[in-house]
Amino acid sequence: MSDLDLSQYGITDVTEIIYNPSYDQLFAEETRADLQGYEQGKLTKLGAVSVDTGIFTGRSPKDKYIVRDDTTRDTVWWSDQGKNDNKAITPEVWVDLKALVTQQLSGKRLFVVDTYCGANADSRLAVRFITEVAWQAHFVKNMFIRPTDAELETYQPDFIVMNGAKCTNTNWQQHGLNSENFVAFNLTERIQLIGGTWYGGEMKKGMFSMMNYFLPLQGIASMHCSANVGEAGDVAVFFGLSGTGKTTLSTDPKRQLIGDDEHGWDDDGVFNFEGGCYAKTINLSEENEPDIYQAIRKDALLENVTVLADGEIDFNDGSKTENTRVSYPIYHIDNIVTPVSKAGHAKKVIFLTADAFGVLPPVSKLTKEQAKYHFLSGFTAKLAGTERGITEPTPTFSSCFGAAFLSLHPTKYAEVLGKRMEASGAEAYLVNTGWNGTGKRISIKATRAIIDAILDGSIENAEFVQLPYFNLAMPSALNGVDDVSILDPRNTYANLTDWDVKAQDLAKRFVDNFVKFTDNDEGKALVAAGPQL
Ligand SMILES: Nc1ncnc2c1ncn2[C@@H]1O[C@H](COP(=O)(O)OP(=O)(O)OP(=O)(O)O)[C@@H](O)[C@H]1O
Ligand SMILES: O=C([O-])CC(=O)C(=O)O
Ligand SMILES: [Mn+2]
Repeated sequence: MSDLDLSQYGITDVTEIIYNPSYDQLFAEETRADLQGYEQGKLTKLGAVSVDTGIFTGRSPKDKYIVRDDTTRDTVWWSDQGKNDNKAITPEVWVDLKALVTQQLSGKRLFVVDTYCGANADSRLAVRFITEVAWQAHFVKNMFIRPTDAELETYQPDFIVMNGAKCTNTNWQQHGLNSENFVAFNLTERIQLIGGTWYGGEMKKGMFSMMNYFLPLQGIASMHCSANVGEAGDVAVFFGLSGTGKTTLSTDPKRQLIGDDEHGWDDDGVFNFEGGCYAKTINLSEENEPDIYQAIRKDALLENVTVLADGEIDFNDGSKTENTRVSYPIYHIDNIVTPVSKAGHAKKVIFLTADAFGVLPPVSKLTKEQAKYHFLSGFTAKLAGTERGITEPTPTFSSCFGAAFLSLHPTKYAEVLGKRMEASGAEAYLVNTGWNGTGKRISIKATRAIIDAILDGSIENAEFVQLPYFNLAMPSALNGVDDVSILDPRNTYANLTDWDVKAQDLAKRFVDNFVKFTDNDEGKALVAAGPQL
């Protein structure tokens, strides 16, 4: 593909194109001795290269924009129609941003990486990434689906991502934008532009937002969830906002991994959008997370971890960010679905919430109506690091457990998911991986035992008690949960009144938040499934 012509995108005078570099080429490029600053990668003792992502060590949702035009005007859930990050820009501002990025990339030596987003040929996006930074090319090669040689022969991109991380928009105030940094989408041209931020997650979550636009309009659920499948073909999906445990809990040696973060659900079943995983590494240990630890080897790419002079990694050091990460191709995990990351219809739907208030039980079984209510509410906490400016657990209602990535109104996702769950007879559970009355986070060991009990069905044999205000059905005992008293959060408080005060406060927050969904009959009907004061 050396004859690839980037002038069709406005990028001219390119000195060289490194097209679909191999891992060995990427290694050589990102560790070149003449690279400066954030471009320079370091080889670590584990064999993976480590980079610093720059000023941005997480996504920057306030710098996200979508062109409002005939394509998007009546489909996108705009920020002036509810609290969300889909800020509109005009086609005129887009032209200026595109000129900045194409100018930045013109006259350069560029990496072009052709990928797919989505494992199913009939709904995938062929996404072409253009960047001048070698490790950014490495990141997208890890995270997206790598086409086969045969696929590359007929490859035609559906979407272009032009990463101009090194340029900023000095005219941002005249443009009425948030800052000199920008992450902008044009659904008519099918292009994403990036300026100012080097963070790779903008490309990953950018294309997720695009899948979230295109798929529900075709009746396919598009979900911020991880997914795995048991020996009997039983598929489970784990929804959750960043840091709530999607990657940790879906990486389960007893089950084949489908994917750790973004999935679709169509007439055939659940399928991955990605070709890799993006795991948090803060406080990572070989003992607690053996599968993720061993995935950190040659071809994996570490971000913002502390590397000592001898190449040793200090995973406990969060001084650059709490959001230290590693990306790796999915085949770095042993037990995965192959050759295509897809399986059948989900029978278990798990909503992971990290409750920073310590009010919700570690697990409860949801009724159909409660599942809809909690999916729309998306109560959880934003954990430190993944978004700019978030430094401690901050309670939030993030619709569909991924509001930052929703391009359409939340009810659209609820409607499609509801239909898929109905058709497969899926059961739903709310799992709190956050805090309880002890002031500590519920242990991973307890959460893993809870997940096991959900997935092997043994939870169904438990006796259930109802939690006041929330009317959540909590099991009184589960196999593998040594201290069953934690299953009722009230037991973790020295003083029951303390739970009660917090519970009433949280119940009220749910009620207040849900008002925005009650402008139609369906929404009104769901209120009864939510917390009651
Ligand atoms: N009870 C628990 N269950 C799950 N994870 C826990 C628990 N307690 C602490 N943790 C920690 O919380 C973090 C969960 O992060 P994980 O990467 O699994 O989240 P994620 O949902 O995949 O986030 P992202 O969308 O950002 O990738 C890990 O660092 C894990 O060690
Ligand atoms: O993409 C990821 O895995 C991290 C994430 O959820 C986010 O950026 O919020
Ligand atoms: Mn994850």
